[in-house]
Amino acid sequence: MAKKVSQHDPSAKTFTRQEVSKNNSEDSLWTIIDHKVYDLTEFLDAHPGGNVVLQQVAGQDATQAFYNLHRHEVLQKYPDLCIGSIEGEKPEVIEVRAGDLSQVPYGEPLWLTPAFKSPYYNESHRQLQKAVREFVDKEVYPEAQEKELDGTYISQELTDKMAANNILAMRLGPGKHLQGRKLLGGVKGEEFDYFHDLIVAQELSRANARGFQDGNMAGMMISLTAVRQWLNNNELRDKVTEECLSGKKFMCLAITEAFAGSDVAGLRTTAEKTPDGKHYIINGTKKWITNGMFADYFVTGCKTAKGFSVILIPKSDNVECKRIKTSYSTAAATAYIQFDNVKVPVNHLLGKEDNGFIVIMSNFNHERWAMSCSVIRWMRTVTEECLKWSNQRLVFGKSLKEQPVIRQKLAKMISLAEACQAQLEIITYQMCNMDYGQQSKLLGGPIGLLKSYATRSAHEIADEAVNIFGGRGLTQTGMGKVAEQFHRTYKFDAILGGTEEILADLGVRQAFKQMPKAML
Ligand code: HEM
Repeated sequence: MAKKVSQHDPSAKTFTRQEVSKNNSEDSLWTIIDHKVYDLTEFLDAHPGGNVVLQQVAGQDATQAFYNLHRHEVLQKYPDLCIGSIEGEKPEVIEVRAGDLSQVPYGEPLWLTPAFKSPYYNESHRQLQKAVREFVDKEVYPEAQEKELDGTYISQELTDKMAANNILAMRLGPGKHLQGRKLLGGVKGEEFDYFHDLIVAQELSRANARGFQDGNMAGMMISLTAVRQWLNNNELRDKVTEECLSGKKFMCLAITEAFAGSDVAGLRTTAEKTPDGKHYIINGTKKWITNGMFADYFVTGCKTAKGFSVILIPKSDNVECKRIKTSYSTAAATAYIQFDNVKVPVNHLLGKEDNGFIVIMSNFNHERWAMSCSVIRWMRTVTEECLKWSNQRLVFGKSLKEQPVIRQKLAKMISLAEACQAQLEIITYQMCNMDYGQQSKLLGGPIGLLKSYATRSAHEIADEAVNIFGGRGLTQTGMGKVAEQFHRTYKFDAILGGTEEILADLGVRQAFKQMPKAML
């Protein structure tokens, strides 16, 4: 089928401002935005802001009014309205293309800012960043935005693309599962370290869709790692790994219950051995299970004879999932789950029976660190949104950035985002230079403090961002939509994977454990 060709080539035609001014009625209504000419005659009835406002700027330059009310992406959505440009003038607003770095100061971490140096990142990291940025802009962002709004789950098509590009495999962090895999940007699986891991986490969160972000395999990320480390049956472990990393099956972590959250001693889901000792029979419920709605495997915390155990439960008719609506999108597939006499072979046990605590603890550091990567990137994005808005918004006849109170807010936001990124990078550097045992022993406290400081900072940034955007910061579409979403959802990072208070306390308790007899 022939491709539909636009009737005009906007870059080719030019008009004088005088010509434009003559098209000032509803029979022919033109306007100028950023030195380009738009014919809005046919758009009058379709314009979401109504026809009256367009008639008020008929034949005139509406650049200032337009950018006070719309995001630049609105123009990219309606390319056919543009019929040319003004003779001798050039557009000034930057057209951001897939893969581009932001040119806004502090819009990127310093290592991605030209002229700034970093000791942590090498060429391999830079190649991966470039390739993942382009993939996210082209493939993830459009679907993420759509799903965040309609609340449906990630598509199989996008999952397949992520699997084919080994993005699913990269989500687990460095390890044997990456050996022999060729990653985006030509990076070899063997090269992949925690800075590559940080890059993937931060770039993926640029899809600016917090519910979808968790719907995009957060469950697998925090459970398949445990399966790989602790499932005693190697054949089953490899089969499940392959199914999940190829995007054919989905996995989630099922620990929390309505009865108990972080205190696993209070869990009521039971796993009783059958008299022949070959199976477990599982009964109980789980709550707030991310990806539970579409999961094929549930890595589940259960009470066994003398303690707590973790068991891999495949989906069956005896596993019932109900959707939970939370403050972010149902695209996260958050579920309430009931296990009703579910029969599972004993070789589905992770680690040793009654010794499940160490199994769930083992992934906490990586999970909390990965959540810090994402929330810190979100803080930067929101800060960039505020910098842009303060630059373009006119109020009381002045640009917002001319108000000292706004500049104070921006200073605070920038400083918090930069401080958190710096803390993240120094901890990531330690992870790169410690084996698993050292990380478990030495980094639980620092990572706990990192996450709790990051989400406290996110709280401050979200608060300031909404005040800067005003009513737009409370509106789910339009200029303030990123600030609005962040303000509504940053708490997920403050609660999930260990609350702000528990993690801050962990950091201090660990410090006291190592306290010498130092006296004042
Ligand atoms: C190419 C030209 C234009 C297009 C494609 C366009 C498109 C849109 C869209 C999609 C919205 C919905 C809100 C959003 O997504 O941001 C909107 C809202 C609006 N537009 Fe336009 N628009 C154009 C020009 C203008 C101009 C020139 C004015 C007036 C000076 C204007 C005034 C408004 C107003 C007042 C709203 C409602 C804003 C709000 O709810 O805060 N638009 N427009």
